[in-house]
Amino acid sequence: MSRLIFIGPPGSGKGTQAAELSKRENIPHISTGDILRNSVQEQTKLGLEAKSYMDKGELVPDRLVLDLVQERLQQDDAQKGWILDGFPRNTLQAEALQQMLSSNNNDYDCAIFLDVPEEILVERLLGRGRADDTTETIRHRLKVYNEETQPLIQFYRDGGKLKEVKGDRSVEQVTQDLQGALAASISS
Ligand SMILES: Nc1ncnc2c1ncn2[C@@H]1O[C@H](COP(=O)(O)OP(=O)(O)OP(=O)(O)O)[C@@H](O)[C@H]1O
Ligand SMILES: Nc1ncnc2c1ncn2[C@@H]1O[C@H](COP(=O)(O)O)[C@@H](O)[C@H]1O
Repeated sequence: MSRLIFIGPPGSGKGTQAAELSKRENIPHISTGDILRNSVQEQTKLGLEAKSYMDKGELVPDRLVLDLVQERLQQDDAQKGWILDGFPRNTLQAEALQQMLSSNNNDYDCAIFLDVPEEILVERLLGRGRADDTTETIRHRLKVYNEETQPLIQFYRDGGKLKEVKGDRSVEQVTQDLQGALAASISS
């Protein structure tokens, strides 16, 4: 399992689990949110364009995100595998990823959906306290997730490589369930 896609609402634990798996599997954890936040901090052209969308909890325009992902997947450390966290975020991005991969004769191995009830997400995000973790922005990010990203669960289910993991347990329990789900998909 070396090309993995994490899907889940804000606060479902994608970043937490992807970081752990990245260490264990020695493959890069590619978080579009982290890359965009670094760009904002460094005031690059990308960061300056992305900031107003991120502050409001809107999706950054697809063309910006697709360029950054394409570039990132071409880097040396991503040739043996990767874990995508926060991308794709809508159907256009999911289809563009398929094209990027197939043009290199590649494919993803598994998409993982971390399922967590909304009231737990809000509590976790308010506790995390990132700049976009305010009550109003969280509500908006959840709305954007439900409208734009949630349909990808069916997209990946149709692809036959979706694993659903309950994310409303301890970090350690989720890690263990995830390991089990990935091991089962290798042996099946
Ligand atoms: N299983 C868990 N139980 C309790 N808290 C958790 C769990 N997993 C993650 N958290 C905490 O919840 C918060 C959100 O987790 P994380 O940043 O991994 O989510 P995310 O899905 O990457 O969110 P986003 O999409 O907003 O970046 C963090 O403060 C993290 O420490
Ligand atoms: N794939 C993405 N498409 C559009 N916008 C994105 C994408 N990934 C991240 N963003 C923007 O960054 C913030 C934070 O993302 P997290 O994944 O929650 O760290 C998000 O609200 C978008 O504005």
